[in-house]
Amino acid sequence: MTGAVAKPTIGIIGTGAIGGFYGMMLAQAGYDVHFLLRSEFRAVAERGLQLHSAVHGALTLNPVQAYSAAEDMPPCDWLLVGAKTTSNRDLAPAIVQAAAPNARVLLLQNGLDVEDSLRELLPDALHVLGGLCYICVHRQGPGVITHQALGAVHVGYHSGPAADDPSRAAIVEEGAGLFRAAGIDAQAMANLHQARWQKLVWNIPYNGLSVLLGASTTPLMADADSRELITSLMAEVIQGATACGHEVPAGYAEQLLQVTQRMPDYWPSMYHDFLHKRPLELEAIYARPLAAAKAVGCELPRIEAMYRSLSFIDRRNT
Ligand SMILES: NC(=O)C1=CN([C@@H]2O[C@H](COP(=O)(O)OP(=O)(O)OC[C@H]3O[C@@H](n4cnc5c(N)ncnc54)[C@H](OP(=O)(O)O)[C@@H]3O)[C@@H](O)[C@H]2O)C=CC1
Ligand SMILES: CC(C)(CO)C(=O)C(=O)O
Repeated sequence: MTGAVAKPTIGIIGTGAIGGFYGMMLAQAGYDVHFLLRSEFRAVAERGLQLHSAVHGALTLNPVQAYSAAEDMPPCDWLLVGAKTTSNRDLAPAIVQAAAPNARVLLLQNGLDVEDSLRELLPDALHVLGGLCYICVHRQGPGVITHQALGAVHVGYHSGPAADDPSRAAIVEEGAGLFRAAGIDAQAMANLHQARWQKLVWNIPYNGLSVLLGASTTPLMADADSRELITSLMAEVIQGATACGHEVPAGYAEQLLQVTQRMPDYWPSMYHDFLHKRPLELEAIYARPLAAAKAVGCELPRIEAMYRSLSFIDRRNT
């Protein structure tokens, strides 16, 4: 007996930019990682996954433990959901199928309350967690992922059998620990709601403006009018978060502007969805924060106008 603890088996549900990037990093760190794919299954089964990373260099994973059906996957201790929030309800059967008893299901997604619609379709024994990914990554082609910058993951507990704070905290730490073991900066978040609101301070302005103005971060930051829009939208998100009882650290918006200014030119994931005529994550990123703020008497008129404009575009695009 060596006393060594076996590494958990990890399943990636939705191997796109996020699922592919974090799955590859975990596989490279020695984890047993199984990837569920849909349209790119054949390409990845034949040619593997490739990562072109400005941070980690070029990586190839070949062969890949790739699956086109969850029934073929082994029971996984951790399931990382990397699909868009628009497919969460549809993914429940695959998650149930691939989950080991007491598995931890971590949604690596943007937006507010994205766990709720999935949670009600999952067995009580499964732990559901949320993860906020601070990263610039996109799919360049089937099984080919480009990573431009950053990479940190903030993990928080949503719901499940861990009834008290110490056991929840231990599971969140376990999740953050997976990423750290793979060389990725990860933080445990005491309050998932607060963490989700905080991430929206970036996503609400930039995701939507990239579609509405057809512009990536560098021109959005360079132009006085779009920059004014960004800062006023950020202020509204913070107003909504505060009204809902979530404190955003002082100076946070300014810090995000500086980070964005230093980032390479970046098209947010919503723009890629628009370009490929996929549904936009409007419910998660706009409708739910607006509804939550409205429920406590807080109107967010700029975000509301943005949401209605994006809804119009989305209906005509898909
Ligand atoms: N990209 C980024 O830099 C960041 C993204 N995020 C968030 O991360 C989440 C994921 O985004 P991203 O990785 O960019 O999205 P992608 O579109 O790159 O990836 C989504 C993947 O999920 C797959 N998928 C969807 N439904 C199923 C299904 N039923 N079965 C199997 N696979 C499925 C898609 O397959 P198919 O090709 O068949 O559609 C695709 O491979 C989003 O919530 C986004 O907002 C957060 C921070 C940064
Ligand atoms: C660009 C970045 C890093 C902003 O936090 C991001 O995580 C996103 O696109 O959602």
